[in-house]
Amino acid sequence: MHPIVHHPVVTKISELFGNGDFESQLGSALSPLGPGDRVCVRIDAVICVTNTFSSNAAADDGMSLSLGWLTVENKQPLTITPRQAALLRSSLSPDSPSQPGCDGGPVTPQSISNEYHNPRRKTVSGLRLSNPSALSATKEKPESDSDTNAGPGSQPYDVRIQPSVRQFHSDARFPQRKRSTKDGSAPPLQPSSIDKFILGIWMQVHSPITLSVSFPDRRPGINVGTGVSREVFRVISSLCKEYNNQSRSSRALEMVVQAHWVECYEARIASILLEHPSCTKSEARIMALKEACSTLGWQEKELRNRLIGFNDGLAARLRSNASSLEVAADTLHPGWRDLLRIIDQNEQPRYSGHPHEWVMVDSGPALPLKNTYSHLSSPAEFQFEFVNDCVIDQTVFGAEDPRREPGIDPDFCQICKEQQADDMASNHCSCFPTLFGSVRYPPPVQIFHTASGKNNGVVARCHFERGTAIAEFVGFITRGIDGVDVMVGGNAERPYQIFQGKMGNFTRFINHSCRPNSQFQRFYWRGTERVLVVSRGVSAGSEITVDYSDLYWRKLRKNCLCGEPGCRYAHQADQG
Ligand SMILES: C[S@@+](CC[C@H](N)C(=O)[O-])C[C@H]1O[C@@H](n2cnc3c(N)ncnc32)[C@H](O)[C@@H]1O
Repeated sequence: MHPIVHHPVVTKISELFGNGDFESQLGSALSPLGPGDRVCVRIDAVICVTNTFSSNAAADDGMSLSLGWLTVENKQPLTITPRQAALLRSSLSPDSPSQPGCDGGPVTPQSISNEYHNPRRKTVSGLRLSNPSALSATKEKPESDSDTNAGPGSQPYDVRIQPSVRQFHSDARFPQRKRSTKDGSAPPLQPSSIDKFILGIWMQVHSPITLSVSFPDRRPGINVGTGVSREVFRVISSLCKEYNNQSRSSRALEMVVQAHWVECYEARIASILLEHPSCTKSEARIMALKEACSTLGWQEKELRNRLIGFNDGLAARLRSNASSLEVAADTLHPGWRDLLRIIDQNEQPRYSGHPHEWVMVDSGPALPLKNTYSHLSSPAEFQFEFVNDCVIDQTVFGAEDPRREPGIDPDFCQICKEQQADDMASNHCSCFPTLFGSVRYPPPVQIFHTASGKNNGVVARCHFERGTAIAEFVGFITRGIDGVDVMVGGNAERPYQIFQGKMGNFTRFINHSCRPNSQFQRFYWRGTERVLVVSRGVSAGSEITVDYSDLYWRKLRKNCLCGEPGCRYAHQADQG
């Protein structure tokens, strides 16, 4: 974390405003920078012309007074007042070489000068807490662990929100793409052939293909010369899609056969060793290779190259991934086992229902989700319905959607300013194409049983690049519930909570880490606030984690088990 986060003034301001999230928000905002990067933080007072705390109360009225700048020089926290800055400015000759401002360089007289004359207000606009004055006591509920999530469900309370509610934190800034490293540091590790092969399988499983082995028998009968109508174009497009599907099915089949081939190759080596007891293992390998090459028509070298990395360990890796792959394949492509006829295996599906109703365990078959909550005092209480979209509590909001922000034009993206439309043809916003304005595919993630004592968590099966959305935080949209985990959304005038105790999606199972690889992020889709889980760079096979925020941990009587060297809450329950 950048040392400016621990600047005594930052700590003081957070305390004064009772905003425990400020330091972690600042930390997240600075996460792309290293501890040695020179940074300054400008503290402004913005005068609001109304007496409310609405998000646009302070909007661009220009009444911004600068209090000063914070920086860290030679590990010493420094403060620079506007007066000092003015003195520095006046002592600066007009033709001093220009310096980068806060974004890139140290606080220099010039950078302060630029900032002073050209104030650019960067607002922090994550999901906000309600106006503190509007917070008042509602029914007190005993502190409960969200693992139970036996929350009170939806009761039509008032607008009031109890401040003791445990809240997830959402970041205000989108993850920045990493700066390229030109400093000769070691290149990132490349995945091995086995990793690539397994990744290929996961990508196939989570792609939208319909596995089938029959080829479509359709001839479009199009004469390009006489013109192509919309309908004819649709026919050729769907034919294209069908053949694409077929070719991807064939690729999936090829993978099934290849995986089986590797098993058979190892078994053949064992047989050769039995047939020729004087043979060494490497001689047996060469014999098996030669036999295969004579059938495949490949050069031995070619086959050997393809096998590099596969020889030792692919079969074992496939075996250890088998039940996870089967869960995904059985639940997403129920007909896939028919394909196993080609390798003489035609078993019945083992897993049915929603892909996330199964929990992957280190060894052995996956477990039904509800069985992993048997440690609860009343396990029967664990009920969770998987839904793709948020469900609005109509007893509270009627036909209104509280996420709708009236001040936002629903036709344009707040970030890229392009047109947003639910219809793919008219949509031009591609901020989060996998979630909005496009076909939705099942995200390549699974629920797994953690070894560290956090019960379940979420594992990524494919790589999520920094800045891409993994999923929307989906749950029951309500108001006024207390004592359970909720995400607070909206603003002081239109507060709402997203409660995942009884329904939602897999984001309900994402654990906290003090060094998270993802973050909660607000985004407007067609004028409606959505909370997303956005990647900061998640590699295939790693657990997806977010930072739950200080506010959350202060209410949780538990020690953090993230295991990170800089873990902030490892002993917090011990401290009472
Ligand atoms: C939203 S749930 C996450 C899924 C949860 N692990 C489960 O199995 O249902 C949040 C709860 O998970 C547990 N948890 C999450 N991250 C944790 C961490 N880093 N250390 C300890 N417990 C954690 C805490 O009990 C927390 O209240």
